[in-house]
This record gives sequence, C-alpha cells and structure tokens, in this order.
Amino acid sequence: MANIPLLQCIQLTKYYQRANFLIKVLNCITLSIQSNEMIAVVGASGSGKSTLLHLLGGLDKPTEGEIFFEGHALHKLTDNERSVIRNKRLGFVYQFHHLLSDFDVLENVAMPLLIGGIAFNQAKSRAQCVLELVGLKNHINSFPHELSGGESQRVTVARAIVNNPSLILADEPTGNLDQKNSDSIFQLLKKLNTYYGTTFLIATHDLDFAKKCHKILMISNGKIKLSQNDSFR
Ligand SMILES: Nc1ncnc2c1ncn2[C@@H]1O[C@H](COP(=O)(O)OP(=O)(O)OP(=O)(O)O)[C@@H](O)[C@H]1O
Repeated sequence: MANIPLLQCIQLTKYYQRANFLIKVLNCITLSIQSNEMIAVVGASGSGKSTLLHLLGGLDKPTEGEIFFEGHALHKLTDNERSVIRNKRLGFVYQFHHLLSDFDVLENVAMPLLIGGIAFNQAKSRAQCVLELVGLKNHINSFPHELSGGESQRVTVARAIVNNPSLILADEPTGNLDQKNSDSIFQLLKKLNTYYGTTFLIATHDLDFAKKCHKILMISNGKIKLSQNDSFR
C-alpha cells in the first residue's frame, strides 16, 4: 500500500493582485511529499518559491486548490486554526532571521514553546537542549546583534525545531552566508533529517545545496517539475 503523504496539494493556483490586474504565480500545481524527504525548491527569482512555501505552510491561502497536511485540509481552516497547526507541527527558517532583538538567544528559541503554553522552566530547558544540538551552547545569553550571520541562522534553525515539527519550510536558509557557513547549515539540516526524520522543503538559489537534497522541485512559469536527484550524496 502506498504511504499517505505528509503534505499534499491538489491543483493549487495562486494569483496576486498587481495594480489593476491579477498575476498568476502558481498554476494548477499537484504535489505529494512523503515523510523524511529533503526537497530543494529551485527556480528563477520571482518564479514563486516563497509563494509555494507560504501556501504549503498555511501562512497564506491559495486562490484555488486544496492542501492537506497530516490529514488537515489547510485550505478549509480559518487563520486561527491554521496558526495552531503551524505552531505545533511546522517550523520555518527564513533568510532574514526575524529574531527578536530585545530577547536573548535562549528566549528567542523558547518563544514558540511559551506561545504554545509550555511552562517557562520546561521551555527553557528544551531550548537549551536544542541550542546544544545546533552548536550554540556558548551563546545562549547572547543577543541577536552579537551573533554572526551563520550563528543567527543556527538560532533560526533551533527555533524552528524546538517544537519537534514534522515539516520544516526553509526560505533561502543560506542566502547570506559564505560557503563554509552554508555547508555547516546544510549539515545541520541533514542531521535533523537523518536522525529525527524531519521533512524539509528548502527554497534555494544555491545549486550545490540543492544537489545534496533527495529531490529537486523546479518552478517555472507557474508549473513545477519534481525529480529525484541523481547527484544526491
Ligand atoms: N503579496 C504579494 N502581492 C503581490 N505580488 C506578490 C506578492 N508576493 C509575491 N508576489 C509576486 O509573486 C511573484 C513570485 O514571488 P515569490 O516571492 O514567490 O518568488 P521567489 O521565487 O521566492 O523569488 P526570489 O527567488 O526572488 O525570492 C513575484 O512576481 C512577486 O512580485
């Protein structure tokens, strides 16, 4: 029997309003993602990578089509219902780190747990474990402005995984990093994929990064092509 996909979208279409007309960014996309996959999303600038991630992560609603995540029909839920699922089951990693500047690293990472109603001490100790996992135990009391680009990105990854999500959507996670930091972020995501079974969908312009993922999803002219990565290592 075929596995039930972790995430599935059926005939997904997205239009945006631009001045007096509508632009169609995604055109009738159908896609299934199984647990444990690590998929790179590639395509030219403006092709719709972020748009796809936002729709699949329930941050925005499609104009047409259906999205199912762990059996939930995201397209039918209210904003509130989607945000509950996002907080519990999904993690997001952005290129621009979106760390809260008035809070230290530990508090930034603990924040999703605190928002989810977890007691402070428990949230803090879980955040501490995750920061050790991403190699930042010496920075738990640093503030975002005291971190390098690579360290900030590790904090973002730590914050994304603190809830133990089944799916992480990463938008240009290595966009502003040098090769060494980019490799190290890839190794970190790969470790989470291998040891914890976390599924990843990663929008990237970095083709070397993409070549190291299990599959590559190419967006062009509103359509997608998902292929097994022959050069997967
Ligand atoms: N909220 C919005 N309103 C109107 N148009 C939008 C909106 N968000 C994105 N777009 C347009 O949709 C298209 C796809 O944008 P998107 O950000 O998804 O592309 P992308 O592939 O992630 O680009 P990049 O690689 O440059 O980050 C672009 O033409 C963009 O201008």
